[in-house]
Amino acid sequence: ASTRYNLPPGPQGGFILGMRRLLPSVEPWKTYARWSQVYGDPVISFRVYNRHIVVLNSAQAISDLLERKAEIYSDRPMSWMYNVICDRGKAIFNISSSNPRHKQYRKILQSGLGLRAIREYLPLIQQESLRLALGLIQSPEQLVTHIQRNSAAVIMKVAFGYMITDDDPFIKVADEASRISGWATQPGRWLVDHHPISMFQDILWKSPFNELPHSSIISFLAPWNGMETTRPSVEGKASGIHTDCFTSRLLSPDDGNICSPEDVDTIKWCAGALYAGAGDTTVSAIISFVLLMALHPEVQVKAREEIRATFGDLVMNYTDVSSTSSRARDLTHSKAHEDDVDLNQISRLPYLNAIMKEVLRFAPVGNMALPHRVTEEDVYRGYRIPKDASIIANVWAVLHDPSIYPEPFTFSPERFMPSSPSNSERSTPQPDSKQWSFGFGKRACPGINFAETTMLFAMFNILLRCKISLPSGATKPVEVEFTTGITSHIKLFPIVVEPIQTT
Ligand code: HEM
Repeated sequence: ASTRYNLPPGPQGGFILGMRRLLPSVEPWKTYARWSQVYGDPVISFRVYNRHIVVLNSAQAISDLLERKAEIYSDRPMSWMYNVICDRGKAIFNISSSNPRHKQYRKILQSGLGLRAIREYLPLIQQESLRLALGLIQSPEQLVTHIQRNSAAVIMKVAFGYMITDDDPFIKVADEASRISGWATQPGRWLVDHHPISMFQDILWKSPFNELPHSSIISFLAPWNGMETTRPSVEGKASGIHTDCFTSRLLSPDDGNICSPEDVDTIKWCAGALYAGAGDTTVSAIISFVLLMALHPEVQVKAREEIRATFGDLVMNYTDVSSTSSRARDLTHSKAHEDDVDLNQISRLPYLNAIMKEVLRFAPVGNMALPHRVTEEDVYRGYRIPKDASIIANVWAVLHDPSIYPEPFTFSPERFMPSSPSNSERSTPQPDSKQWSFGFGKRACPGINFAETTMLFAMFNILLRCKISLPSGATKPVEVEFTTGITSHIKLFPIVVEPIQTT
């Protein structure tokens, strides 16, 4: 009966290729938002080969479909190239929501990344964030490396009990995995995704293909191979080399149960997801944060005042990375000393939280989240949404919708504070941007609490120790530009980082 309805409006493209050659390669989210204006509807659609793509450009459409109808809108588009040829079909990001493993994965990650688990990681997260701030002071030109190191140090210790070294290959590998994933999953990139029979053509014709599956899988699961903690280890425990971490706890549960090969495989993909999920996302957000602070000294001053007003001189006790490193080394058992700062309090600072929400809004990490797939034909506002269509949530469009966020291109954490001057017309803060930043329905990001905590701690330590500014004598105003990819961040520009005198 739904064939009576038209598809949502949108550009037509060619007879065979559809929009394949007309898809934007730079900041596609902006083009999709523009098409939505041109075609006069927040929901638009187009075709790439034989696949329908539906883009949701409004908050209402996203919550009506991806949240309220999550039962049918939570699958992932099938990618032959990625899932079958690259053997990524079992990865948490790609697995079908109808596969029983999907539920298992999410259960494991929810307990491993839940608030209780995170409380145990706080000393490690604080330690590594302090190291990040000190690194920025020493060599601000290595901004990205310091931030990647911070993310890798925390997640590798949490997931595998592994302490990274300064030039550890794992620092870069997640970035590489994300770059390859972005490239491999671009809509219409591989003919084989749309016509499986053409698999052989792709194999023969696309030269980069030869490198793709190998490097992609290696980076994603790299940490698993060769780690002591990935041995199902009655063995490990007995030998004294056992390290308490996410992986070892699952592989050697306290009840003494032995994992089946199937369980081990499930745990392997979960550990890989921690590494891949955390790899480039928090990194992108913290890069954007540092660059935005260089442009907004007034925000830095206000945030520092909040920190000082809350903690006084107490926070200054954390001056020396080496003095606290032994505690951090044994992260899962360490507790902050009574005379230390209450680490839980860092996550509750209102202005610090407002800055984080504004960074995630102004410079979204995932401008289009990850694509979903609808598993049944549906009708929405008189439009036909065909079974198996790929559904893209245009998160960027929502986070820059002036009816939700007035003056959306202005960076202003105050919009998330109650009754501040810039918020005078609204008595309540603007809606929390996090509800859009971390995805939807049954695929919503399981790392949200972990991501928030790592971001807040990094921001806290950077604001406390570093004064970030533009080089003096810079003549041109900085034009804020963004990278394009599954994850995005503000493109680098020169900054100056000076230590803040603490005495
Ligand atoms: C600022 C940081 C982060 C942002 C903005 C972010 C955002 C997202 C988004 C938009 C999705 C797709 C949701 C959807 O399809 O609707 C996602 C999925 C996912 N994220 Fe995150 N994420 C972040 C950090 C993390 C961290 C730290 C981890 C793990 C430690 C993680 C693990 C995952 C996993 C495993 C998925 C796949 C879920 C599934 O397909 O079922 N993320 N994330």
